[in-house]
Amino acid sequence: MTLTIDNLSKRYGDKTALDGVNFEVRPGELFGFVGSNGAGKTTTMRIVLGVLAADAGEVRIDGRPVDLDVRRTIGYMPEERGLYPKMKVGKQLTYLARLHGLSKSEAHDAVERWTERLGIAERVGDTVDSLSLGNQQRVQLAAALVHDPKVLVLDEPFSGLDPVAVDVMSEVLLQKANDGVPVIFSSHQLDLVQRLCDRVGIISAGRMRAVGTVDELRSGGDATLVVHAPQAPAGWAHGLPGVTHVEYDGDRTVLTLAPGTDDQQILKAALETGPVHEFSLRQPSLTELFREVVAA
Ligand SMILES: Nc1ncnc2c1ncn2[C@@H]1O[C@H](COP(=O)(O)OP(=O)(O)OP(=O)(O)O)[C@@H](O)[C@H]1O
Repeated sequence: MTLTIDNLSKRYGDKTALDGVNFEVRPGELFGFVGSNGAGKTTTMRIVLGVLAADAGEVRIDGRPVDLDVRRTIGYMPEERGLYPKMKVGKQLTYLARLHGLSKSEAHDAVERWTERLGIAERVGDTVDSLSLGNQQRVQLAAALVHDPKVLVLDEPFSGLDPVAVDVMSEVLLQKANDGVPVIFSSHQLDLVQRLCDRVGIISAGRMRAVGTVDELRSGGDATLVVHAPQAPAGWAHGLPGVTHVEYDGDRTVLTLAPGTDDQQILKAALETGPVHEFSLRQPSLTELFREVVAA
């Protein structure tokens, strides 16, 4: 299935939360949705689920607008979580599975499978509010998964998890994506997003500023080049094509390169000054890119 977000706009009073947001999440793709606080991630996800109406634009799954029937095929982990605190874990998950149309025995099997997989099988008889926050989050993930969703939409599923829980969550999301499910999740943990996601979308002030694979985004940002050419005179790199900034770190020259700069031209210029002992190009990390994109 493909999830298409087509030109969504949303205002709250005179505040524009979304301003023509477009992107798609493809079958089998793990899509990281990143942006500063208040950028519009939760608003977008709520509109995908149909719990909030857009002022303009449309959400489609495999080309079909999201109506009640389609909505039942989505697994959703809301930011505000929304489990019943006093209900027992097993009962709650079974109830949610039944609500999505599973038979009694299917619901039972699904709850058993997912609580086992997520490491909360021993807690099915406990009430949700007696669990640690991390375990409540695992239950929340189980709630998004018990009905075998065809699309997964998760609002900050990693926030507050310990490293082991992060690994469990990561594995489950990767597994769902491998099964062909489009998975979108929001996160402020950009190292995690960079490591896990096939593609990333960066939203800022209600507009998508960049969408692509991490490599595509990184090659579209400024790169840093460190050159150790000890005999090079000061200023040797000034004015070379694509060099936007030059700094010195002892003997080394640290250059900022515009996207698409031919580094071999720079190597040639460096060699003309004498020996070159180090020449290392570093693409920006997702965190650096994020700062660049959001500041622009
Ligand atoms: N119910 C509401 N009434 C008024 N304004 C709202 C409402 N919900 C969200 N907003 C505003 O809409 C904008 C987008 O908010 P949204 O919650 O979608 O951001 P977000 O990217 O999910 O942020 P965060 O990372 O902090 O969760 C923000 O400026 C927010 O203050």
